[in-house]
Amino acid sequence: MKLTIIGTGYVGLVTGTCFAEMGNNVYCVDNNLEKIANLKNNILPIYEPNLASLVKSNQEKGDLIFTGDLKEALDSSNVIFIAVGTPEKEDGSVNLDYVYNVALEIAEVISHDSLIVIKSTVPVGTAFKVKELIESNLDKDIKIDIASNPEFLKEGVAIDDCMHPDRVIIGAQNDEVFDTLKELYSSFIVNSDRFVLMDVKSAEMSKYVANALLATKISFMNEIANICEKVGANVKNVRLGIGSDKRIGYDFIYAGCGYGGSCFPKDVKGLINTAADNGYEPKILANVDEVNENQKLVLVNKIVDRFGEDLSGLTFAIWGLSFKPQTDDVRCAPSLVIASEIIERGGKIQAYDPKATDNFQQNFDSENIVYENSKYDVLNDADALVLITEWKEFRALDLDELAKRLNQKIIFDGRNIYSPKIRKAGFELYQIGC
Ligand SMILES: NC(=O)C1=CN([C@@H]2O[C@H](COP(=O)(O)OP(=O)(O)OC[C@H]3O[C@@H](n4cnc5c(N)ncnc54)[C@H](O)[C@@H]3O)[C@@H](O)[C@H]2O)C=CC1
Ligand SMILES: O=C(O)[C@H]1O[C@H](OP(=O)(O)OP(=O)(O)OC[C@H]2O[C@@H](n3ccc(=O)[nH]c3=O)[C@H](O)[C@@H]2O)[C@H](O)[C@@H](O)[C@@H]1O
Repeated sequence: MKLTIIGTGYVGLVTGTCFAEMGNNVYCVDNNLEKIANLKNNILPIYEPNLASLVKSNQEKGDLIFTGDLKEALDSSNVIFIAVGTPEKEDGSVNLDYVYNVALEIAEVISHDSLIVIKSTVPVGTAFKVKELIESNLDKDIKIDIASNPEFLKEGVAIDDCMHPDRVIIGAQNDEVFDTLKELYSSFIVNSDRFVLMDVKSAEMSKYVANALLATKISFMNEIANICEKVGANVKNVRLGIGSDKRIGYDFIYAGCGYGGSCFPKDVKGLINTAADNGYEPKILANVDEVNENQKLVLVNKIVDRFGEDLSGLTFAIWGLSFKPQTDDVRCAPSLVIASEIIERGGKIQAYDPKATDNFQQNFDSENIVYENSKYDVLNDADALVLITEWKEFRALDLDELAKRLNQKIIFDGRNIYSPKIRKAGFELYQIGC
């Protein structure tokens, strides 16, 4: 098939590349021309495992074309995906400016009947507004079909999620559209049960509900972790105890120092906002967000309990700045809150992340933080190690190296990855809910 993906960020670049890998001819369009120029030279704007080699090979075979020229792309495509950002506004509502601007740009240059597919996460009703906006700005007689096809990939494992989706949700208004999108996705999906076909509004809603439910599971478990601490139970054991019930499952009930990322925080607030706009005040969702904001402070509270409110004269080694392992994304990362709280109390920070240091530096302005290129260098003369993101390279601890480099044998483990046995080697270990 001949496709255009508008927006070459985490979602657009990954899905466009995966479609090209399956033999489709894909134009990836972005209005950030520097990004496009770099991509043409196989320089990627993001770190995502295995993506670089796929981009290179698909450009070489001519199936993946990066361009800033929307007309060139649309002239050669029948199916157009919109995958631009839908960030949070200050009041928590969803900023749809990028989506609506794309709709106007499409209306200006489109030259033949096309299917427009909304892949960005958008509030219920947005797809129909996009269709209206395009149609009302067209000066030619062109048929526009609209579909909602939300994306469920996770950063860090995005290629795998895209190539082997649990399900593909398609919201559309006629069989022709369902058939076109089913044909497109059939190269990823061997089992037809994985297609979930529905009306457009329900598809848009499903995306928010999936993210809100996953966020709810995490906040629920973080709340339980905080209760576990009060009563002397261990949340890791509790997870095993409840996860074995198939109705509950083991996934997304890991307690920690809060969820981050570009989607859970904004999508929970986006859904709250949509509900409010329609005269409903959600109670559970509001607390999911509040629990998460407080959870980002749990490690800081433990640091203060151990060292006192005034952290001046102390240095903290941070391992992990990205919002989760295997990505360079720091959007809404707990590390941003934890680092700023430590510095506000007079502490200094030495930080290391395998991939996210540059992005973190661009989002965090302080003279009291230095960045190192190795997980061991940050430990030198630090008073404690603070583990925020559980990259694999942090899992196996070299206790001798830690003891040699740290001033004090103290570890704050924000993801509960270390064994309490390290206490036998004289380390103080603080975890979440254990
Ligand atoms: N990041 C993720 O893991 C996931 C994101 N989503 C959703 O997908 C959407 C996109 O998210 P990301 O890829 O993370 O965003 P992003 O911010 O990484 O990328 C968006 C891209 O769109 C481009 N853009 C903006 N306006 C444009 C225009 N008029 N013409 C051409 N390009 C334009 C930007 O330059 C940028 O490269 C959002 O709605 C998000 O909620 C859904 C599932 C996963
Ligand atoms: O809409 C989106 O953008 C995407 O949002 C999430 O994906 P992502 O944000 O990439 O990463 P997750 O693996 O879901 O992790 C999100 C956050 O939750 C935290 N988390 C996750 C699981 C858990 O048990 N506990 C926990 O604290 C992670 O550390 C991370 O900060 C969803 O998992 C994807 O399905 C969805 O497509």
